[in-house]
Amino acid sequence: MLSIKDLTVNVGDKQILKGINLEIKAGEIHAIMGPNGSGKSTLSHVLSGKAGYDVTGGSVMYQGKNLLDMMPEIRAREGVFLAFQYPVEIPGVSNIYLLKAALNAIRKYHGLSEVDAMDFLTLVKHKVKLLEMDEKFLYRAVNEGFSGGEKKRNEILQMAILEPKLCILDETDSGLDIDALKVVAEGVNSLRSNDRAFVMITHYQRLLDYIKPDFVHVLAHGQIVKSGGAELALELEEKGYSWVENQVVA
Ligand SMILES: Nc1ncnc2c1ncn2[C@@H]1O[C@H](COP(=O)(O)OP(=O)(O)OP(=O)(O)O)[C@@H](O)[C@H]1O
Repeated sequence: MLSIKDLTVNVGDKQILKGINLEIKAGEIHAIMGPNGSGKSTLSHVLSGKAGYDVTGGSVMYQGKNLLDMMPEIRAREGVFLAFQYPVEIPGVSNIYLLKAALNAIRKYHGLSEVDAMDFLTLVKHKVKLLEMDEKFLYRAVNEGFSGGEKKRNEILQMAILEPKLCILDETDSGLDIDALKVVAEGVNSLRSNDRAFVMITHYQRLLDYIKPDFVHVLAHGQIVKSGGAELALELEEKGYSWVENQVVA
């Protein structure tokens, strides 16, 4: 589904990603861990097409197409979804309006007609219930005045409605209390499928207690310095990052 080869990325004059290689197949969950400032968010932003990141080398193929050639909105319509570390507030635009517009944009891109208003309402209410959100959040402006945890839950709601193929979760667990973490994890687990892949950026093993990754990668100094299975996250929790991070000289 996603093949990243020797990806190098600069922000201004500074090289942030120094040759990332990652192969992600449909059905897999990959966790990316690593110390602060190692380049995790940079990687997720580059995949989503955020401006300000200069790809200086390497390639990113998504479902056989060059992802880096696609405009951010095309990436979204092709099924790439980024749940932001800091979800943006959109004053004046209701949550339900945004969800419907986003879903219809994807449907139109794939040659489908607009979703029926009643069907959409049924779908959205079902997902809201699943994520244990109050329906009133649907009618509030997107993320405006939402608590940190409510914003993260709202990101998962968007994901549940849009049903992307590649879901990138950037520190979705930060700011969540333990109950919210479980709800969010259940939301993610309910979306697990053989034709969908997840990249989860996280600092803590805690999230991985609820969402079992197939692979764990450690990003340090802009490179993946170690990869392993779910047990690697436990080892990191116990030993910290220094024992792996020094395997590559910055
Ligand atoms: N717009 C920018 N201008 C200057 N430096 C930047 C910019 N964006 C990222 N960087 C730098 O790139 C490095 C990697 O940042 P990034 O946010 O990707 O790290 P991270 O691994 O996600 O960190 P954290 O765990 O703290 O969220 C940092 O040193 C950061 O200061």
